[in-house]
Amino acid sequence: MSDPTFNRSQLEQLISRRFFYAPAFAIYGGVAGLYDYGPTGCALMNNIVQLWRNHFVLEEEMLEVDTTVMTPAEVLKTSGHVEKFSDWMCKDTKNGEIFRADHLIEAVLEARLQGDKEAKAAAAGTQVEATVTDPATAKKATKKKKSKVVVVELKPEEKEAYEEILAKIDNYSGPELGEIIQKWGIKSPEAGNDLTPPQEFNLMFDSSIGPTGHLKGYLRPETAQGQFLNFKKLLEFNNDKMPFASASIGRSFRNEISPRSGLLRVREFTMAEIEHFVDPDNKDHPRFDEVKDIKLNLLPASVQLEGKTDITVMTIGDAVAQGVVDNKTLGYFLGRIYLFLTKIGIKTDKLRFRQHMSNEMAHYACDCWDAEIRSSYGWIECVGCADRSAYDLTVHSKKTKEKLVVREQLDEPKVVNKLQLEVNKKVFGPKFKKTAKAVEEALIALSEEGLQKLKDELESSEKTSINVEGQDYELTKNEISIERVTVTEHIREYTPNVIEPSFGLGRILYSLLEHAWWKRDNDEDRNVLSFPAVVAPYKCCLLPLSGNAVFAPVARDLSHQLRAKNISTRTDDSKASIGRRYARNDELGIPFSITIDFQTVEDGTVTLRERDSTKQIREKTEVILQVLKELSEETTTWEKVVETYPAFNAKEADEE
Ligand SMILES: Nc1ncnc2c1ncn2[C@@H]1O[C@H](COP(=O)(O)OP(=O)(O)OP(=O)(O)O)[C@@H](O)[C@H]1O
Repeated sequence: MSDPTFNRSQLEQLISRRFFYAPAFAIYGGVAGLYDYGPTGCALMNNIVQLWRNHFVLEEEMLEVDTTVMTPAEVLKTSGHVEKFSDWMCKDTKNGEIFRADHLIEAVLEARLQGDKEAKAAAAGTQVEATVTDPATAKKATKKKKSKVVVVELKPEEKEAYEEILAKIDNYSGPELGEIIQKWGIKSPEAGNDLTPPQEFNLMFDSSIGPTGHLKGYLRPETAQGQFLNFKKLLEFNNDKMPFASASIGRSFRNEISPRSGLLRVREFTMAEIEHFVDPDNKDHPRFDEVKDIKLNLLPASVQLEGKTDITVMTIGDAVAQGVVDNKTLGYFLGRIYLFLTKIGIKTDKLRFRQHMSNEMAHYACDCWDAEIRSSYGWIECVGCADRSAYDLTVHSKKTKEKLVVREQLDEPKVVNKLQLEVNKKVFGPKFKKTAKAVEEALIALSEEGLQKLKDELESSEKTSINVEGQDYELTKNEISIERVTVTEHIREYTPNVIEPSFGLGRILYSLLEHAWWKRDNDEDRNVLSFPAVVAPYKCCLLPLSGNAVFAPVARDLSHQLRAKNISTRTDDSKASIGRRYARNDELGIPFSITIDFQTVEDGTVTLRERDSTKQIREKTEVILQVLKELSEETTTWEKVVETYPAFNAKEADEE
């Protein structure tokens, strides 16, 4: 259940009033799914990014890269995005309105379940809590335009079926979504018209590179590919040592079908991604013990497949030991993601890790968990964490013939029995002419099983063939021989597997705004955003008591000292009362305020007010600056500060 007192439109007004972000191109009417960040939003985002860098890149000595957004089509064909990076959409058959099929089903069924609850509550003469359903979507999901949902009691089997569909919503194929739409009479929500069967829609924005228009390109839909393509250089940079991780922070683009949830679904957004390259035969992590006792809210695939959404609370150590999470490296990253999100202020009871079901997971992945954050929009994936196996490096290597492997000196030489391919160059070249190189490379790239198949065919029918870019090339014993040999190997060569935590920073920022927001004394007009100091857009607000000229030089001097200590500060010397200015800066989430008053001019003391408690201390400026430095870097807490310095309540000041 969501908090029934939560009023999203009030939060949205605050976001707009304090310019955290706003629809882009607004004076031209705006474009769905595109947003601009204002000064507070930029500062908040920059702090999240900086913390992400400290928490992951610096802490783990990751290798950061900044790769291009514009990507040649060939790369994204190889990675599978051109063929498969799509969602299912359906159209209103009469007015042409477009919906993302799974989202439409979700909104309609959630609204029907809510209607059922309301009908039952009305019959029993009781009240019902609001659901998490976005009121705007729910409204659209009903034919009755004015009420939030259609209040109808459902048959028990309908209710059960809807709950099961919702638990498995991410696991359906397009045709399955089409069957659900048919079976449960789902129509275009506002107009009530029939819908077309779901069709695939590729989410990439295409473009062309250069003036000829011959080189097709796409805006990248993720930063990952740039990291895979630089694997060889990165491994070399890392002195060929494994395991290691690369990281990248940058913009990605997705032409979302119908973006309607603010920052949660946009067409251009900042991603922060890690590609951790690991030995497929050893997915342990040297720092696993540091996270093994962290308890996570887990929603395993097996539970969802039963049509349920019950959470299991488990330590990471147990989850890996019991095989719920596939391996220690994946478990390690789930722990690190949890630590990062809670550090920036995401509430632990609104954070869960949901495992992908089999259809939902990419065919090459062996396990995948999403960190989902609860907001008024429901549970939303904010970080994906997948074990992508060796897929990406293998496909790029196959396509480019560049070896993307690790070569490791073995401590003990190993005697192995394997198939060896010999190419008879004298006849091979003349036979295949211009394609000889490509055919030879395809043969060299074959796995042991691939070679065995060719050998068997050569032995049984004197000929075999290999397919290169859609064309079959016949081979006989004249051109190639494949023999089983015993060799002593000193080097082990393997393609690393990749564990990929992938963060959408806009979704995290919005969720944080919801989690941080509350109203002081339940007063409609007293909004507070309780950001932790480390991410707060500004750490300190500098407030001269009034416009009296005696305060100006003190404020200038203090502001200079704050800058010198790297404490981001906003000076608010407007004419509003001090209480009103406190309230205004609470809305910006500024955790501390320094007030300069007449006593400051006399004895060099200032007051320091803490946002959430509104308590103050008064000390010499040097002391306050030092305390503030520690508070803003979170090396101390306000609770500790008030144990050392006498605090008094600032309530009266607030109401001045
Ligand atoms: N349209 C979007 N707007 C904002 N953030 C997004 C969007 N699409 C993806 N992200 C972010 O990027 C992260 C990694 O992307 P990923 O490809 O795993 O998402 P996804 O599974 O396609 O998301 P969804 O199923 O919600 O469309 C997500 O966890 C999310 O935080």
